[in-house]
Amino acid sequence: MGAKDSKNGSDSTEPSIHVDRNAPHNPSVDLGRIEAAVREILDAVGEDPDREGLLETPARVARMYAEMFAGLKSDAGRHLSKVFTEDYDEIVLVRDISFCSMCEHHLLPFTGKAHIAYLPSGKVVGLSKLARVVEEVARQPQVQERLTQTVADLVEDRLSARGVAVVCEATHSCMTMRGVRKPGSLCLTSAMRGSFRDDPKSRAEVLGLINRDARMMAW
Ligand SMILES: Nc1nc2c(ncn2[C@@H]2O[C@H](COP(=O)(O)OP(=O)(O)OP(=O)(O)O)[C@@H](O)[C@H]2O)c(=O)[nH]1
Ligand SMILES: [Zn+2]
Repeated sequence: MGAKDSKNGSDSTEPSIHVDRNAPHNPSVDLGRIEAAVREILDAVGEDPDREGLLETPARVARMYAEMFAGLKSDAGRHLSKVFTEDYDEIVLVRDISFCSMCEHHLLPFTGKAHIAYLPSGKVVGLSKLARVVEEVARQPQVQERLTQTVADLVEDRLSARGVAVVCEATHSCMTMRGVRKPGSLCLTSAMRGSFRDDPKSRAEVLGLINRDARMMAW
């Protein structure tokens, strides 16, 4: 025990937790205040916040909000600062980036997929970074339209992309589990920039790739 790992020289007693150094963190979250507010809500709906099953609930909910709103104070564009010079000027598309955001009207989740395409101008970005941008922009009180536009603007701006297309499709819990109660309803939003906005052929090409039958892609 405690010996150096023969393969990588690390101390084998060190916990092997995976720390995501790129994960967003919102320093403004005040866990104590959220806990107090959740206790108050439980009380207000007629529950007993001191019954056994609810004792840890305020702290759990506080941690949940810290996680769901982790992207609020961060610059999601930072993920696009490291680029690679590539002589590639055709479409780059990352499809089916799952996301979970919180609608700012009801603080209920809306979940779905984002598809991001761009036309590089001499530089490309690591593919995971596009997903990281979505993840971070989603982790704040949102509406789907703003999420879609924010991602498109960041990619256009930070990569000097000649064209950007972002399409999001999501179901909104506030429309499915309460209120109008329409399970299965899907909201689609798109933000087109540069060539994808101005040139109908480019737009048709990128939408064709985004909509291409997923089964054809599973080679
Ligand atoms: N445009 C847009 N609307 C959203 C989004 N998420 C939730 N909403 C809508 O926000 C609206 C809020 O409407 P209000 O009339 O203020 O609230 P409400 O009385 O709870 O509305 P109902 O949901 O119709 O019961 C609702 O129509 C929601 O469906 C979103 O991402 N984009
Ligand atoms: Zn809502």
